[in-house]
Amino acid sequence: MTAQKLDGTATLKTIKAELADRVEKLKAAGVTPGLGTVLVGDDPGSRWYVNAKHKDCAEIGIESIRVDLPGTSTQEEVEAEIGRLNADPACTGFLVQQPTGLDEFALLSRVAPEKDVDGLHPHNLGKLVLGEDGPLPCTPVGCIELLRRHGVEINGAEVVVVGRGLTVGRPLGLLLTRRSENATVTLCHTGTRDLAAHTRNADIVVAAAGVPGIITKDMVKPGAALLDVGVSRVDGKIAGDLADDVWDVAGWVSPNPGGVGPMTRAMLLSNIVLSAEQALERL
Ligand SMILES: Nc1nc2c(c(=O)[nH]1)N[C@@H](CN(C=O)c1ccc(C(=O)N[C@@H](CCC(=O)O)C(=O)O)cc1)CN2
Repeated sequence: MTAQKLDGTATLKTIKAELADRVEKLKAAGVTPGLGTVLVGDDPGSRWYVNAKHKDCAEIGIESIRVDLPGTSTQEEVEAEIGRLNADPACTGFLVQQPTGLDEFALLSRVAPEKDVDGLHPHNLGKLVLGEDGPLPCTPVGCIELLRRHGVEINGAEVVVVGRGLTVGRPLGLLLTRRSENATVTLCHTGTRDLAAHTRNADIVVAAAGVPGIITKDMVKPGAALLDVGVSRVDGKIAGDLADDVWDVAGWVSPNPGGVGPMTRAMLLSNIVLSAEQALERL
């Protein structure tokens, strides 16, 4: 058996086309969505992500405000830029590209919650815990959207999430256990004694450990859906958490690259449009 591809690149394209219509309506109503980004330092990966985000925005008519700061920037300097973006009416939503090497919780806390298009502000994470509406973190909601748009059943599924990080594992557990998703979630991490015992029972595995090839064929239930969120660099190339042989057993696999990464960008665009629509309602 060869698994079917959970194609993030194609899904990003579809979502862009859907959002372009909403951007046009916003502009006609007098609000131009504008994405602000704060990039600290010159990490080539982070620069690539920020460039890609602005390119996506340009394609669907969203304006860009770019703040690129040297790696020597202090916490206070970055916080001052965040303050400027909070006050800038042309910037309807913004994010601080991670990692910054600074106190990221403090940086995130400075972002005005209504401009938090990453959905990572403590206020918005609190809303997620409470089940209230708010911007959702892009990678976790991108995983769910990728499954949905490929017809993978989430309702009632046994899901194993590998990794308990704040940007993926933890919020994903919260999202999947909402009534609207209705999955049963096991959150595995470095303290999990027998990872394979959990993954072998799972209908869906989301691997966000950042350990290349940690999920192998023998750990997968036949027909399961596997999402690869891990990003490591091996010999200059992206290496995901899924070993190549999982394609022989699984029913669905998200490739890496080409799976969850583009979905992170799609959900960012969706959050930008939503925050501009909410800004219009407040006018
Ligand atoms: N403020 C944030 N920082 C970071 C986030 C985030 O959601 N918000 N997530 C990651 C990086 N990230 C977005 O910023 C991101 C990761 C991957 C991709 C992507 O499209 N990847 C491509 C391959 C890219 C390559 O060749 O290097 C793919 O998977 O096909 C986009 C965005 C950490 N920081």
